[in-house]
Amino acid sequence: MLHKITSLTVRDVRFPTSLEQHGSDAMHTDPDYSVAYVVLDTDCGLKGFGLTFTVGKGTEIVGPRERSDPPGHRCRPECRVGPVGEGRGQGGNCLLRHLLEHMLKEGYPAYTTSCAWLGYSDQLLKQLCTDALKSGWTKFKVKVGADLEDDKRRCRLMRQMIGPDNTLMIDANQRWDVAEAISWVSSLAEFKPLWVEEPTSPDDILGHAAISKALAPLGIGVATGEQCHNRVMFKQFLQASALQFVQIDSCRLGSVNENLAVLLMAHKFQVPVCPHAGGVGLCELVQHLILFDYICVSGSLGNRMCEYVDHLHEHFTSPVVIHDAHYMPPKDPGYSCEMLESSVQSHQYPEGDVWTLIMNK
Ligand SMILES: C[C@H](O)[C@@H](O)[C@@H](O)[C@H](O)C(=O)O
Ligand SMILES: [Mg+2]
Repeated sequence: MLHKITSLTVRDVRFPTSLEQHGSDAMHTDPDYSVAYVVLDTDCGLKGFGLTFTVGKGTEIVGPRERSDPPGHRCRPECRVGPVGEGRGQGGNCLLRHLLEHMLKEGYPAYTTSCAWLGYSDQLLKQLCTDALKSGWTKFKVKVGADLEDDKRRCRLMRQMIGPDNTLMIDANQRWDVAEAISWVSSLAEFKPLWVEEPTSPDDILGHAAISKALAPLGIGVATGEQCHNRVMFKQFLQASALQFVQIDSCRLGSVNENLAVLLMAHKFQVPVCPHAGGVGLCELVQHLILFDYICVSGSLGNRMCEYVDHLHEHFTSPVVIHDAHYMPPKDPGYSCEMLESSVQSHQYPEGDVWTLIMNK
């Protein structure tokens, strides 16, 4: 029986993360983590929830689009995916079961970004690293790109805190041009980062290829994708050997299907997928995609990990569960993006309590 969507609401929900510099980087110095939050009502009582992440003002752009886009606009017909795993033989089923059991027991490996936002003091960075190491974290990302001497000091501090064997990544959030990226990252090579993320304009595929080529002898890969908006861009990044780590973003790519296309292409090129997450709800969403990647596409954890950022999970009805620096598979049905109504109301912009209080200060 067909059911009808009876209403669609879009709400502008913002969290004042800039007050404590959470989420800050070389490009976004004062982000307020936010979402355009969509709820669909139907004539049978079912509800649908969806969100897209922005750093504040961006919600004014995506909010109206969510309201007015015809459904076909984002989900192009050729993106449709058939039932996965259909027609597999017994061997396939055993393998799937084994991979699923592995996930249920161990979870999917994660790294943390929330120790080293650009606006954090050295003291806070040290404290957060100490806490994270105690909770089992072994992979850490640090923001760079505003000032080279500052970066050297912070990377040195990070290395001292995490030791030589744990993994360090650096993220420049598009701050440099190609030549600058190569020389800046070469100066940070002594800290042995696994990757440099978004070294330059996220649309500059050949620029990323040049950076990848120059940094390969230093053992530093290029990671990008959080601003990559469709599968064709990813195809060209892969074809040009312009990245060594694919960072899909559950909201930047339009629809789950577009994300699946990228997972399949990355597998074909044998490039690991290490999704971008954090923001508001991105960890909740992307955990489904990494499980799909492991169980149905790559079957491998080699060089793979998913970003984790430790903010704002308490506003979701089914927040992610992290155990020993691993994402544990979600047990509730759905795509984990329903928010608590009380959180939505108090953070709605600009009329929610949280914002009226800030504005009247
Ligand atoms: C503004 C945001 O916090 C970004 O800095 C963040 O998404 C980042 O690039 C990341 O890789 O987590
Ligand atoms: Mg990033």
